[in-house]
Amino acid sequence: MNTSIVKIGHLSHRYSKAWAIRNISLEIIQKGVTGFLGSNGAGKSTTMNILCGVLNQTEGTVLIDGIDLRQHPLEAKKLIGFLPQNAPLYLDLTVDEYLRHCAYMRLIPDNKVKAAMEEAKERCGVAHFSKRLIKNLSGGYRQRVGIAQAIIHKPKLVVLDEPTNGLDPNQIAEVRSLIKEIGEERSVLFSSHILAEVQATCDTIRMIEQGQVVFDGSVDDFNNYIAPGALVLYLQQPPAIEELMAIPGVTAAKVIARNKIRVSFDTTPAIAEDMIKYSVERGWRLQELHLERSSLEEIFAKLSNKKK
Ligand SMILES: Nc1ncnc2c1ncn2[C@@H]1O[C@H](COP(=O)(O)OP(=O)(O)OP(=O)(O)O)[C@@H](O)[C@H]1O
Repeated sequence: MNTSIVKIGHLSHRYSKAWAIRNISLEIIQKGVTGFLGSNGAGKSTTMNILCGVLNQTEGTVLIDGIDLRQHPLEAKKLIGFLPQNAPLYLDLTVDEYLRHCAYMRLIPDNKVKAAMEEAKERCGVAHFSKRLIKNLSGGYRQRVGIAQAIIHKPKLVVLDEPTNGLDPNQIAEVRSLIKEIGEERSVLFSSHILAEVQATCDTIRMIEQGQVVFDGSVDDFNNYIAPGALVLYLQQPPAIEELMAIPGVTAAKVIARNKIRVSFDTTPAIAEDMIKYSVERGWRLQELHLERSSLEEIFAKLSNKKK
């Protein structure tokens, strides 16, 4: 059974006067990658900082694997690995020195520290840089070291705040596949502004805007959030536009290329079926038909506007 590793209930936080997040309730499953989306200032970092026990919430509860984070912070934090937005790296330490320090901070017993370090380094692909000063690593490798410190104690939940920010496309791809790998055996929550990244990496998406949840579902649900409103038909014997316009449910029809017509429709569910039927009956010789879906950016914009 895939129960929740995180249960957030009616979480609110106020920095001074203004509320940064307001009445957020959500759950995160035990395994897999959850993307945390939202515009700048939506409240992602605030939520993640509270979730990792770095910030105390003004109101609401956070349960990590059933443990109340506020009441039992030590027990709950043992289950969490966190890479904040600015990776907490000591640039003048070598990778080994830094990870050893992190292992002690995580209370890993002395006789298990070496093995824990080796496993985290191996996992994150930094073993060959063990003796290198962190300040001499590229951005992508520094981020990997940041992720290594977040998994060194084998937490059930790994929280990564914009882990690919500032990386080049190759580094982004590498960090993404690392996140996916980690998600195979534990729960990963990561925030990002990059929609394609969230779509490619995550199993589920939570989106917040102006401190409130505006989407909570699977990547497929996200992609289908806006119901398609147009069909593109490729017809060898296309009819006159007027003939298409006369079909019940069709609101517009436009030639977009030779033999290619975009047909807009209202909420008629069987429009694709109808088109196939008419094509056969009237000899339009349908070659291809596809629904025009909204882009991720359009979906993001629509969800963002939910709170405006
Ligand atoms: N220390 C702070 N003091 C006062 N206000 C803050 C503080 N930190 C964040 N805020 C405000 O809280 C709101 C939520 O900020 P938060 O950093 O959580 O958003 P975010 O979604 O992580 O944004 P970004 O994607 O830009 O990092 C914003 O209006 C921000 O200005």
